[in-house]
Amino acid sequence: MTAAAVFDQVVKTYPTGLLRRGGVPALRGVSLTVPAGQVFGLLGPNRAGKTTLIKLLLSLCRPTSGAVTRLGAPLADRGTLGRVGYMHENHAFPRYLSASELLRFYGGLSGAPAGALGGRVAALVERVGLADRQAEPIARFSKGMVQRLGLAQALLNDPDLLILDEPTEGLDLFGRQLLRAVVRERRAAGKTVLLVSHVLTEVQELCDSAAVLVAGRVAFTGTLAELLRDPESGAARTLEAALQRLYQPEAA
Ligand SMILES: Nc1ncnc2c1ncn2[C@@H]1O[C@H](COP(=O)(O)OP(=O)(O)OP(=O)(O)O)[C@@H](O)[C@H]1O
Repeated sequence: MTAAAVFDQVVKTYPTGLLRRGGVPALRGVSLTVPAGQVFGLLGPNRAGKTTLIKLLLSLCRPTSGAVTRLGAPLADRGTLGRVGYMHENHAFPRYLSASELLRFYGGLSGAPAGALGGRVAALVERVGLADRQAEPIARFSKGMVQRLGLAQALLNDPDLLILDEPTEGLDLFGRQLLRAVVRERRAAGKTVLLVSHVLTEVQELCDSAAVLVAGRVAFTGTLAELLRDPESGAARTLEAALQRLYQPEAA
């Protein structure tokens, strides 16, 4: 398989109004490919449509028109959802559960065999640095600890496609180092990571390729090296300069 996800002319309009006749256009004909085995950055200013694109990949909504392929199959094939992991910036886990209880619960939901689950949970709490706190209720966790738990939850099924939505929000220096290490491990294992982030150093350090969405359209898609090259002069540019140009083409 060469693509973890393919978006082909995808339009998504959210219906609005009492009779649902109005509509908010979120994606306006998006075509892009997330190559398998890479770290792929999804960038764009607020309201660009990044979350909508992720919701489509997670089968949380359907395209108004166009087609999406997830891990080689159309979205309607729900079987591929079990091979996706998802970590987002604001987890709201049941606060009365302990970290290991929560992971066993989610692991059970994801269909992991009960025999293998204990070992997997133990390895994951160790990997995210929560082994010594795994028996405590989540209510006592700091935001960074909840983020670490969110990462462990997203890795439970050893996903072929890991979606990280602003994953370093709330993480301290060590948490950020951990996240970067995990992303590199996934790539080394041949897995795909889709990273949504506004932290440019992180994007530059981790991503092999990227797409930039602006107002529901693809403003750029290609390798990071291509993104960092000025298309007119061919000279190297910073990621910030590249994005500034793409986000506000009229001001460039
Ligand atoms: N459920 C919804 N109903 C109506 N409009 C929506 C809904 N979800 C998103 N939108 C609109 O769709 C557009 C794209 O939103 P989306 O959340 O996908 O962007 P985003 O790039 O993730 O933004 P941000 O960086 O601010 O999180 C925005 O105009 C937003 O207001």
